[in-house]
Amino acid sequence: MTDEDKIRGALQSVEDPLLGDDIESLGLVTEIDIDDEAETIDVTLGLGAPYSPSETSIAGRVRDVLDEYGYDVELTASVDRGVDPEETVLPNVKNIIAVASGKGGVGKSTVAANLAVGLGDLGARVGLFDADVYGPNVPQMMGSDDQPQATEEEEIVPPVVHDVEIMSMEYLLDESAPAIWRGPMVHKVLTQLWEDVQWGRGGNLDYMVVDLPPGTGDTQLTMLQSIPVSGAVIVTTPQSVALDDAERGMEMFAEHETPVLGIAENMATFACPDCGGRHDIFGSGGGEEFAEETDMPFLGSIPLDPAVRTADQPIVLEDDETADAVQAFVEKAVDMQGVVHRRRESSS
Ligand SMILES: Nc1ncnc2c1ncn2[C@@H]1O[C@H](COP(=O)(O)OP(=O)(O)OP(=O)(O)O)[C@@H](O)[C@H]1O
Repeated sequence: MTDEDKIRGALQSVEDPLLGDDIESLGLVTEIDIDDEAETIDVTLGLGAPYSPSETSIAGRVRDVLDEYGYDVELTASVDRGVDPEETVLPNVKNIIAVASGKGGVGKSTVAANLAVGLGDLGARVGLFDADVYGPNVPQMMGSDDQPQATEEEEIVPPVVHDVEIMSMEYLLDESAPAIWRGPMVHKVLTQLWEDVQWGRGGNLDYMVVDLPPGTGDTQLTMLQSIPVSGAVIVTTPQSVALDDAERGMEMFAEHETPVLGIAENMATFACPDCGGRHDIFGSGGGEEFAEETDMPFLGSIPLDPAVRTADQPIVLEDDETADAVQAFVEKAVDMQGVVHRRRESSS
């Protein structure tokens, strides 16, 4: 015989590694269902970022603790995402992570593509949406010429590259359309892309990574208004100009009440392919200082490495120091998405 109080007591030994308290005290053990006859314990946890290192570790610890009861343990993760499934355009997508930058050319698309592939590598089901109307380049970055297919029911099936489902404005935009026409097209094209695409191969997606157009104009706002973004990553480079732009990006998300997961610094240290050395051309620590000043998590620094552009696949899949830096960024970003969900759950 066992009872709920005993289990709740035992779960007080499971710490949330990022929130600094145990999961029971944080209110993250939302439901416990014990069946003594069938010898099963079903536990619902307030976790929202599948495959994030912290949530994987919490679930593992919960299993360890419950193991001693000798019952079959079933864990379910469920959080209030603050969106009504009836009303959202993407009911089958658990998290939408937008990747933004204050200005162009800082490596936003590169970071978005690697974030998507890195999340897939952790085990998640991932989609990558290239919403950069002004320079859609995600298919090329992912090394894919595949085009979307259509089903008999006239649904669009996205190509799958490195286990990530991708959709891009590139598939729909008339390349000869002047850039000035593209902004107004966004809303229409976006709505169609969300609604008519068969994401998740008919099931769910754990993450949709959205590569936003650079800057903080109307197009970006339209995008934020039409999809429930669960977290934003801001990409910057170490130069102070880029940092000013990043600040504007943060203001845009704040105005829209979109949680910012943190700041990623790209092209910081130069990884020299000839001498194998690492050089801080623009100085070091700029992104981290900026994150500190603005009270944002620092998600990591990605070196300026020619291999990022020349490798046959997104760099995160390679086996070198730059790939490790990118993977560390992916893990930190998804951990922060988990923090956003667990904080909300804990305070509700
Ligand atoms: N860490 C890096 N090391 C080396 N090259 C990089 C790195 N990050 C990005 N690049 C290269 O820089 C160029 C610009 O990157 P990317 O297209 O990702 O930028 P962006 O911010 O999305 O630009 P835009 O949105 O203006 O099109 C690409 O050729 C890309 O391969």
